[in-house]
Amino acid sequence: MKKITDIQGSFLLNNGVKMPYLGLGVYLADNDSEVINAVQWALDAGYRHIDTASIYKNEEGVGKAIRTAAIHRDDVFVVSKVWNSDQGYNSTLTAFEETLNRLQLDYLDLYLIHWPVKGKYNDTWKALEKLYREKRIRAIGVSNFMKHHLQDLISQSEIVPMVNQMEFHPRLIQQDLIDFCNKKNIQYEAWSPMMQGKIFSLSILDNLAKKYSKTVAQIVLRWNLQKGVITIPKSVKKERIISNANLFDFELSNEDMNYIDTLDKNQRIGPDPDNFNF
Ligand SMILES: NC(=O)C1=CN([C@@H]2O[C@H](COP(=O)(O)OP(=O)(O)OC[C@H]3O[C@@H](n4cnc5c(N)ncnc54)[C@H](OP(=O)(O)O)[C@@H]3O)[C@@H](O)[C@H]2O)C=CC1
Ligand SMILES: O=C1CO[C@H](CO)[C@@H](O)[C@@H]1O
Repeated sequence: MKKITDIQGSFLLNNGVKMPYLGLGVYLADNDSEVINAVQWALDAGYRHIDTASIYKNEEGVGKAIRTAAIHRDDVFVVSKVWNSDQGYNSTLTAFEETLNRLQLDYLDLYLIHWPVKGKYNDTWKALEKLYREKRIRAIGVSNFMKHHLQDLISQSEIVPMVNQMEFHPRLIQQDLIDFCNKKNIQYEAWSPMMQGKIFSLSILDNLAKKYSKTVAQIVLRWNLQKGVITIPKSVKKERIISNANLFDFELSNEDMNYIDTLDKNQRIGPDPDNFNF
């Protein structure tokens, strides 16, 4: 098991950059007091990693909260993503500048290709490689890339992605893809780790929550970390933001880790990367 120590602990990416293994997701948080408060509460609670995207339309609010926080910019790991309609070499370079402009920051910690748009993602990647070499971004990666997308990308590029952000929760594990990423030294990261709230209607996790005196969210998020998967639970509620990060005073046994693994049904709540249409 990778070492999981505290809220500000991190996993090491293939370029030596440390990425905090717990972050705050902000999909569906409004670009006003909602996202500003959420990010501020998270930073106050000790989170040091925020996951946004241009398509979330809240980069301004995220940037404002980070710039006004009582912590140094270098101590927060900021992630954004290039949206599908901006893919291609020149349009990605422009989209990146627009993202930085909305965030009002002068670099990103991680920039991801949001989805593997056919015929575009290899050129998009070349733009990310250029920005990375110019030190505008500390790490570059992809999201929603299946094994064949990664193989294709790697075969045509100089830099192996540092991260692959995928839908991941007890109903969708994709262990073959995780194994492939581990083999290639690509850090696996979970989106919708709580199935966008649907995890709470699965009573199968209630017994584990009782056994460890933790919430179902904490059990699932701790399972992410013990599997070596970075996780970015979203909430805009202060109590939940605090409680979702309370993961460092217990450890799931191997037996309970294996039990959660058995809940996999290869069941998506989001689009299939091989068949999306945005
Ligand atoms: N790369 C990609 O394609 C994608 C990336 N993402 C990223 O991943 C992040 C997380 O995924 P997301 O889809 O938001 O879903 P999550 O699995 O994080 O679930 C978020 C939902 O759960 C609720 N919730 C949060 N904590 C609790 C709790 N302790 N008890 C009960 N309910 C809770 C939230 O409501 P409330 O806010 O009211 O607390 C919200 O409705 C996103 O925000 C985004 O940053 C997401 C989708 C796709
Ligand atoms: O990050 C995201 C949030 O959810 C959206 C709707 O499913 C996706 O398009 C996107 O990948």
